[in-house]
Amino acid sequence: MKAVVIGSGSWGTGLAQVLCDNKVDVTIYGNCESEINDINENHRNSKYFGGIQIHPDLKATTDINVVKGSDIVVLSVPTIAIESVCKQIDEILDKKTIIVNTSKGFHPETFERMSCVIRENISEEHLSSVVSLIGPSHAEEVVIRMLTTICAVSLNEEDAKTVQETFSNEYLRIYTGTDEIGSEVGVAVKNAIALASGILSGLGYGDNTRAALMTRGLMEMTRFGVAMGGKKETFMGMTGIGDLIVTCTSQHSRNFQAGYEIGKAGTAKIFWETNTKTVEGVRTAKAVHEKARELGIDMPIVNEIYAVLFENKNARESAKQLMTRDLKPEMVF
Ligand SMILES: NC(=O)c1ccc[n+]([C@@H]2O[C@H](COP(=O)([O-])OP(=O)(O)OC[C@H]3O[C@@H](n4cnc5c(N)ncnc54)[C@H](O)[C@@H]3O)[C@@H](O)[C@H]2O)c1
Ligand SMILES: O=P(O)(O)OC[C@H](O)CO
Repeated sequence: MKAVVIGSGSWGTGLAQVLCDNKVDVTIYGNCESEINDINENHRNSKYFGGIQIHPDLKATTDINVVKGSDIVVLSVPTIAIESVCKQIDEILDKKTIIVNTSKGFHPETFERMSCVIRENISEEHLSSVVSLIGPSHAEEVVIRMLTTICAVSLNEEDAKTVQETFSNEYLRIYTGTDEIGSEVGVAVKNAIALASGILSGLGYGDNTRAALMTRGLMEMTRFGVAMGGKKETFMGMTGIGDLIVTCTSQHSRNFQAGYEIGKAGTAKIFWETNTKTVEGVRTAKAVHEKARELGIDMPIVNEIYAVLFENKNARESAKQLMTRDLKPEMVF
């Protein structure tokens, strides 16, 4: 089994180390020379993990030709880079390969899910199938081998099983699933809700507020995902409530952290001026806000996040708006 992980950031490094622990022949490809050198020479990826030592056998390269002959290629780059990375590797792949998607979000212009973007940009003769390996998993914890569970979701159950077997070990338990739509929508939309969780904490609100946000946020996620064609029960699992919990409550979450800074500042102005991190919920909030409007789906939380991020609305005003909007005899979902 030969595997290549594309992306030398936090999640790429975390997953590559899992494969290394599992004695899979794995190499990280990255376009950032300092990260590649740090991995090869110091057995660290200090930009993301500080002084933590990673597996000494983990190797990395800036040569994209490494994907040649791979059985599995794992994509661990931000959603905005998925399309171009697929085009790049499709020219080099030389056999049917399982492409493992780990990115959480939608195509910025077409609103397509990541598995669709991958299928459109990897030719049939190079693609066995797309398997999304997604769920509640902060790289900062996986890299120090904390117990974690995620899901291998695919329309191709055999490939999902291969991914399950390849990545599973004593600290990483992998379930399989077939609801591609529900799973991919869940892990994307939870990032927008996590931004709101951070905003509310930054504003000084407490546990009651977070419980309210997560409960109502889960309903919005579910309502939206079901309208997109996903199954309601998927939102009760790892790629729904599971990922929502970990992202809304963890200091590791970049979406939560970004929201927290916005809440503290009162508006998103400083965030826009200073952010350099991968905060997927920002683009997702915009995409979901627009899609929900087009489809006539009620998404009050996402709409307020959109207003704070893109219309410079005051965050406290947004929270007030959510608390005082008309009460309707609402459906649960
Ligand atoms: N970090 C986590 O804990 C975690 C967990 C689950 C899922 N994810 C998802 O994984 C995806 C990647 O996130 P991350 O946390 O690793 O981001 P990151 O910011 O830590 O790292 C991104 C990496 O991708 C590289 N990159 C960007 N464009 C590239 C390109 N065209 N070719 C090659 N490399 C490129 C960057 O140089 C960087 O090394 C996101 O969609 C995120 O939601 C992250
Ligand atoms: O750091 P975040 O907010 O991108 O969250 C990382 C993962 O998606 C958590 O499952």
